Amino acid sequence: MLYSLLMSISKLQIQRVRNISSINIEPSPAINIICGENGSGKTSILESINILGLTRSFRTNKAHHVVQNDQLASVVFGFIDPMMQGLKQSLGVERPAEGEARIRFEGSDIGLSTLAELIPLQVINSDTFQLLEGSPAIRRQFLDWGVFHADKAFIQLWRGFRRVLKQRNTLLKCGKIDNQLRQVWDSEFIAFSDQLTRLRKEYLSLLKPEFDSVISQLLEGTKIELGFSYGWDKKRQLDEVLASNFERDLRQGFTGNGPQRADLRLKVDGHNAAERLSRGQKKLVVSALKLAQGVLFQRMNSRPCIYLIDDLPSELDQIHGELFCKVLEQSSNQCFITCVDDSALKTYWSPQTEIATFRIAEGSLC
Ligand SMILES: Nc1ncnc2c1ncn2[C@@H]1O[C@H](COP(=O)(O)OP(=O)(O)OP(=O)(O)O)[C@@H](O)[C@H]1O
Repeated sequence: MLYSLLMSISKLQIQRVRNISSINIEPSPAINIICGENGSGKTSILESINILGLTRSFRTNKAHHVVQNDQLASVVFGFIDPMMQGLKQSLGVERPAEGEARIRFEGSDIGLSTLAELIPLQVINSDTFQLLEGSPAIRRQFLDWGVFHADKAFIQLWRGFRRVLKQRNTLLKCGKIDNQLRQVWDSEFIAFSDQLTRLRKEYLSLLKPEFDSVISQLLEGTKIELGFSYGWDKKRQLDEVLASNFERDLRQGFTGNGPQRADLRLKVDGHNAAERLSRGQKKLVVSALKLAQGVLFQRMNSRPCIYLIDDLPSELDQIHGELFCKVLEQSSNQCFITCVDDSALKTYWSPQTEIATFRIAEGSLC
């Protein structure tokens, strides 16, 4: 694997993130292992990369928790090569404890959606279990990450749909909608719904074979079915569903059917996977979803993702830990992996894989 040709973060500077005052890292384009004791700052490094890619933490919505105590702002800076042209382009994110983040790319301010395209991030941590155990909103978010990166039309469609849904719900809530006005709003609602649902279905039909392939490597012999629920009974037309549920929507004050209720269904032997699988099996299934998304992203965009994997060894026995690492190293993703003790983990890779190990203690490299 010619990692040097692949998109990656080639330099990383982290300032004032949690217990990290200042750290400079030159990561490997392939596998980066970050190890240290509990509370040493491992996850804070992953969190910093997440800030670089999305301006926010994956642990909290409140920036003041991330910004180091008594400081005004965190800063994360890196060199990246988003279009894989062999360049080192500068990207910096300043995340103040209060207020908006500032994003600078090659000396110019850029917006959040441009940033999200520059660094396609995938996080695998204890929250990833929510893909199986959590609410449909989490699975929709997962699905829509893929659709966002697969189709440029998605973001406008999604914004348009949110606007119409909000308007319809406001009218329902204050009861200012009769059957005639409903039909006017529903025609726009249905037009957005059809297009959104078509994009989600198309994306899922591409994701399924990739997921099957990854899961067959990680959990041999376990057949996991991935299904899609539109957000309404797919045997019926949405206009008919909206019309027949209008009285109920009026009573509840919101729209009960539509793409805002879509969901992914994961089943094993015909049963809900969340109810049947062990903790370790769940970790492999949710990781397979994220890894499959990375494979598909790379196929569609000719560039890999960056994976942030918090505490890879937890829940996995040695055999499955090794299998997981094999899948990771076969991909051309840049991976940042944390663990408390790397003695087992460091034996899982083939000698050709470029591995960088960083040891951290009390917020500093050692
Ligand atoms: N705003 C803050 N300012 C300073 N220190 C903070 C702040 N928020 C958290 N901390 C400290 O920073 C450290 C963050 O550790 P982090 O969560 O990155 O640890 P970790 O190495 O991933 O640990 P574990 O193995 O337990 O998951 C902790 O010691 C925590 O108490």
